Amino acid sequence: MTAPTAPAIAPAIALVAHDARKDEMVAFARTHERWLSAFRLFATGTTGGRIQEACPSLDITRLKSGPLGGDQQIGAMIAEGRLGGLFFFIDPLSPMPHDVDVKALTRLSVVYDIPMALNHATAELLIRSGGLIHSVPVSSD
Ligand SMILES: O=C(CO)COP(=O)(O)O
Repeated sequence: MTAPTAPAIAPAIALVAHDARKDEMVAFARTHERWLSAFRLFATGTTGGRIQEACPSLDITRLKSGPLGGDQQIGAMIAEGRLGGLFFFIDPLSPMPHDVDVKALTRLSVVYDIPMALNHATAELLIRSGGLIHSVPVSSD
């Protein structure tokens, strides 16, 4: 069996966190800044701004804020085969005006069998698994 070859363009993953989980997402991104830098990074608006501020070395494409369509933009990327992993730190204790969008995004990750971490513990395991970097599709834009 031959070893997987590194993709020519960094594979793409998305980072999203609800407000109650943003500090945790920022800490996670700081801890794994180097690992994250191997990917093309996408994030919803506010999450992306927070991570970018804390991790200036990362090049993050910021989409719209979640309640304004950012979750749907990420869902569309998954449906188009442009995203290979989702780190989505959700807040299960607060009502969300865009709850249907959150559900749609997690649903599409399941439909397309995208590795998805919905909390910090799973995110750490996903990174430690070492499988993500070679399994994700290459973003074409
Ligand atoms: O609401 C979100 C995910 O559902 C995240 O959006 P922001 O990163 O813009 O806060």
